[in-house]
Amino acid sequence: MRIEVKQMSKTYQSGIESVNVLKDITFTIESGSWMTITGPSGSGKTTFLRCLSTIEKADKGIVKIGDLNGMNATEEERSHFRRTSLGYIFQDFQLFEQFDVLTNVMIPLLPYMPKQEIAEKAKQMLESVGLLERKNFMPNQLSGGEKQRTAIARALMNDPELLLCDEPTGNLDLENRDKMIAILQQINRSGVTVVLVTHDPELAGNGDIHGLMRDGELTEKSLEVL
Ligand SMILES: Nc1ncnc2c1ncn2[C@@H]1O[C@H](COP(=O)(O)OP(=O)(O)OP(=O)(O)O)[C@@H](O)[C@H]1O
Repeated sequence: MRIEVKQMSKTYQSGIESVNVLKDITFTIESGSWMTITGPSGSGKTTFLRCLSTIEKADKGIVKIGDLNGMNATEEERSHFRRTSLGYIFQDFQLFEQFDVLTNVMIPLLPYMPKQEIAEKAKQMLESVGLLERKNFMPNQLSGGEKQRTAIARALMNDPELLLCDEPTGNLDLENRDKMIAILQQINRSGVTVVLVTHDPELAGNGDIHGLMRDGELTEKSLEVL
């Protein structure tokens, strides 16, 4: 899925104060490529991902995500895009503590497909991230790396064309981080466009394009300066 962003800006209103979080961002991410974004805390990285996800809407600019016009699309079109084409791995996993691993992975598709079919697919996804044997565990019985892999399995349930990842290796030990990187590389090789935000220097070395977010401005940088 190709992404084209031109002069994208976003301002949050907080009481009487307005914060210009994204400033005139212009970027193209070709279909099947991988963009890694680094930058200081609070610089706007998560907000950028949220705008690409269509969860959030930019105030100004052109935002094309595949065939979707992110600025003009209706809420129905945006939610259809999220359901059919988008995988999003959140910074804090966002697992449902009251449900086991298998159910957590099944949740996004539950309203749309027969339950048995979803369960089969969820098991395949768990197998692909090496977690099938944990399918009946509750989230509080999982390690950080296992929670994160559950979140990946869930994000892949709808065979997304675009995968957005917010700090996917945050708080992982080296072994789990390497597993995570290998899984993301495999997903990207299968043709999925990846946009990833990270503070992890090892992970930041991956990708075709490297963006640096500073104070709401996104610029491309070469790997040598990483
Ligand atoms: N809903 C909101 N209302 C007001 N301000 C917000 C909102 N969401 C984010 N911000 C502000 O926007 C700025 C950018 O936040 P964002 O989460 O995009 O940064 P980030 O680069 O992802 O940071 P981190 O690396 O710490 O996750 C911050 O100053 C934050 O306080």
